[in-house]
Amino acid sequence: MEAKVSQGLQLSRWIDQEKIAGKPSRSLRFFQKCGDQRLFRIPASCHLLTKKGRFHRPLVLKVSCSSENGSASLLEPESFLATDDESEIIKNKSEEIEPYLNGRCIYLVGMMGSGKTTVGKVLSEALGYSFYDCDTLIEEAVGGSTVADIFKLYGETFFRDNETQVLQKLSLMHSLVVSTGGGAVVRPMNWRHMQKGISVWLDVPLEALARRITAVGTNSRPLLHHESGDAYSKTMMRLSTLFEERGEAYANADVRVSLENIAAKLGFEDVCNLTPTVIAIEVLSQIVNFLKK
Ligand SMILES: Nc1ncnc2c1ncn2[C@@H]1O[C@H](COP(=O)(O)OP(=O)(O)OP(=O)(O)O)[C@@H](O)[C@H]1O
Ligand SMILES: O=C(O)C1=C[C@@H](O)[C@@H](O)[C@H](O)C1
Repeated sequence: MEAKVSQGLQLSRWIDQEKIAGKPSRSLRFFQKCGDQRLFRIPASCHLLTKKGRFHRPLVLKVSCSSENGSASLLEPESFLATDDESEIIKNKSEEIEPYLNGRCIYLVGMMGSGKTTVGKVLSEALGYSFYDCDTLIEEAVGGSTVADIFKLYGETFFRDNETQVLQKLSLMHSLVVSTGGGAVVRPMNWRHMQKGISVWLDVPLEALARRITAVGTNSRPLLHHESGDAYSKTMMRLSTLFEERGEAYANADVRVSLENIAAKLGFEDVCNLTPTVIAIEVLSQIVNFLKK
């Protein structure tokens, strides 16, 4: 099954913290038996605590469908939109970081599907930076072929050479957020280019990556692509192998943003409840801490 059930409900009401005070996990749970006898768990996003006080998040109900293969769980696109509170916080964080960052580029590194593109766009907008996706630049450099075709027609080494060239060009520029390819971290030369700016590792649990990637399919990701078999398990297996090879390389980044840590801090059980804006806010906070050292 290439794409699994993923369904979301966005309720336009706000949770008041007092109404859930005393709930140990700060999350609401609803259980419901479905027609096909699978249990759907619906977590509810609640409030976030900040130095300035607390702010409320809209109640986002998301249906995750559990099955023997893991559970499909993606935020609906409308859940990617920032709330007013999130927008204010990211604006304040961006203003705080500006003098420290001083136009230095931000390079997002991480496994395929870790959200480098999605979070990168939010960051670039908040900072007034330009956004570049290395994969897209490589595709353009190779005359519009897709990453999958470049791998098929010319091989991985050709792709990696182009990736290094693209990073080299980007390293001469300022005020960019760059979403790097998942494998850019394996070449030491690429790090030399990225060291001109700040590198940030988006560390996302493999099972969450497998769920995201399974939901959209593996056609555009040649290193994960498979023709047959259970999509989730195959993707999970390949991601695990890649991560064993690359885990240490990702850890070279200046800053590590762990979605598990953010979820634990905010009282969410599932990292899939974290919106790109919440993740981007954490990225900025961690960069400020790094630059203030
Ligand atoms: N915070 C999030 N919550 C849920 N889904 C997300 C989140 N961020 C990204 N996604 C989804 O995960 C998938 C991969 O995201 P994205 O393309 O941003 O990752 P990437 O790191 O740039 O991937 P790649 O390196 O493979 O290009 C997309 O379908 C995107 O919508
Ligand atoms: O993890 C990887 O090696 C890759 C990730 C993608 O972003 C692309 O750069 C390409 O599919 C290779």
